Amino acid sequence: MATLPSHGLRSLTTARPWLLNRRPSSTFASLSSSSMAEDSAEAPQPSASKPSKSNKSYFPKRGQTLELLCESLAFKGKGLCKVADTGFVVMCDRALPGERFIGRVTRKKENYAEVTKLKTISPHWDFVDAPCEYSSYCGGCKTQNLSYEAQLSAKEQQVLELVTHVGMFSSKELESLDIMKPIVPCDIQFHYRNKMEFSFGSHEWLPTESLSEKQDGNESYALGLHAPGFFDKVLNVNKCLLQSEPANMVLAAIQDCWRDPQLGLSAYNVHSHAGFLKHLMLRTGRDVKTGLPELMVNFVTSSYKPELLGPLVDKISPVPEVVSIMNNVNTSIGSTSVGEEEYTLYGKSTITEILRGLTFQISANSFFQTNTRQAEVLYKLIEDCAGLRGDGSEVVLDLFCGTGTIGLTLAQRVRHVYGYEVVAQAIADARLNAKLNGIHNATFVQGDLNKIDESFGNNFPKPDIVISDPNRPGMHMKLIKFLLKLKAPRVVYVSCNPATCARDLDYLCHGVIEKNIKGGYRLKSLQPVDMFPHTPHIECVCLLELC
Ligand SMILES: C[S@@+](CC[C@H](N)C(=O)[O-])C[C@H]1O[C@@H](n2cnc3c(N)ncnc32)[C@H](O)[C@@H]1O
Repeated sequence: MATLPSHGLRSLTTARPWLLNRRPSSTFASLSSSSMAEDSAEAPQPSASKPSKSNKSYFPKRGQTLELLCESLAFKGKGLCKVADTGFVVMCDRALPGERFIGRVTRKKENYAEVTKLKTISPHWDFVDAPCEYSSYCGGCKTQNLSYEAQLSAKEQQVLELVTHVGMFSSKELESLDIMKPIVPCDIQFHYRNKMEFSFGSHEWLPTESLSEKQDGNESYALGLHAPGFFDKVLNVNKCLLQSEPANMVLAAIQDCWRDPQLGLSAYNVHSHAGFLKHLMLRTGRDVKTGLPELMVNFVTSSYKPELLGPLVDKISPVPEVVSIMNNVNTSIGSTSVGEEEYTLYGKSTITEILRGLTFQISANSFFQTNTRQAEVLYKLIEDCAGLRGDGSEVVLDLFCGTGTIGLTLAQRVRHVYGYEVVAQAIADARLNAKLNGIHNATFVQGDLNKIDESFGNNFPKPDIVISDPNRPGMHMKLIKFLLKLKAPRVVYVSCNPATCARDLDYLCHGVIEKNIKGGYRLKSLQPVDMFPHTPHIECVCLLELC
């Protein structure tokens, strides 16, 4: 038997009143398991409750203003609101539970509408002052002025809604069998991100109330985060409370000088494709010997002109934590930060980080969990779910292994780890990380898990434990079918998208009737984890056991 996860952390909702007192109708009521496409692993989309008799004919017009009450947070952290007397559902970014406000309809969907908030009439229940000056319009944090406890309970409720309405598990079984665990909070709510990517913009985006401050020339260049939903609008940011203090020192030093016309630097324009500076990526790791922070600064530029970056390098290299300054050159017109060529401008080309006692080497473009501190907690939960015997006899299959971090942290206690991942560079990093930590019982293979065929599984022995950690679209039907045929005794499903997680749990446990596929697993535990406070993101660790 696998050990059920324990984390020894505070339980926020001991009584979980929402488990007993749930609303009868739900935003997720019409999310059906059939929303899974055979050929693409798409996320189930939000859709509003079916209009009741009284609201059947009601549909607001685009541009119409409405008085609304936000009931809860739903998909992507949007506020789920109802139009008074009609029950009609609208979704609104940055509307918070209990808030009464005036909104304008911006978009009509099949059976709900999207609105923009114009004016708050009365604030939400758990209002706190947001410490960040950009919080009301930055695309990064959306719920900074909702108390952290309220953020956690909203996330927990969202997972429960999805697992009941998409996953088709009854709230009764989730409760009576103690399947659904209380969300694990993040013990630090700021400065938790080890990686931030800022964009350079040729025109600073300003919220409507600040438009009078509009400037011209280099003064209008911006370096910061994108306005919500816009790839071409950059909000200038001098400090981000989610990243480390040394990273903020570097950001401030760059902001201090990069617009100086004498430096001849220009921001890349995503429309005209002219300009030099595209992105600034700041990654914080740790010196393995001293445990002190070490910083990588990565300039992504549209061409290779190191002489132009020289003054910036001179300005930031004296910051004691800066150990690496890189230049990724990306000549494509896309907005990706991965360059076709990479140059080291100062110091070393990688930084290090320690996770569950192992050392990981991180290059500018390698994937690494972005909240290191909470990744320790997450990986401990995964290990607890894996329920390893520890006698070195078991085989682990690590699907969507990235740079191999999960598998490698388990490798010392098992016979062999087999990791699969689509990104070739991540596989190279995984092999390097294995070597760096003296691990010889891990094999990492590059491959697309959406395109597996009958031969998948021929190259590794039947695993005792499968870890599956897909990105947001979840698992492809081909992989679901493979797992149901493989019949590994235990599957640990790690998810960063509770909607696709709920769908895949449904498939693995209940099968897919319309495709004549029988389920084969029992959900033993579902543990939400908050990796990213103030954002809508929710991580879940689920343990499934073969029936
Ligand atoms: C959420 S990350 C998990 C990474 C890793 N397990 C960790 O904890 O660091 C998901 C990984 O799945 C990989 N991936 C996405 N689609 C894939 C596919 N079709 N086949 C294989 N790997 C894929 C991504 O490149 C990414 O590394």
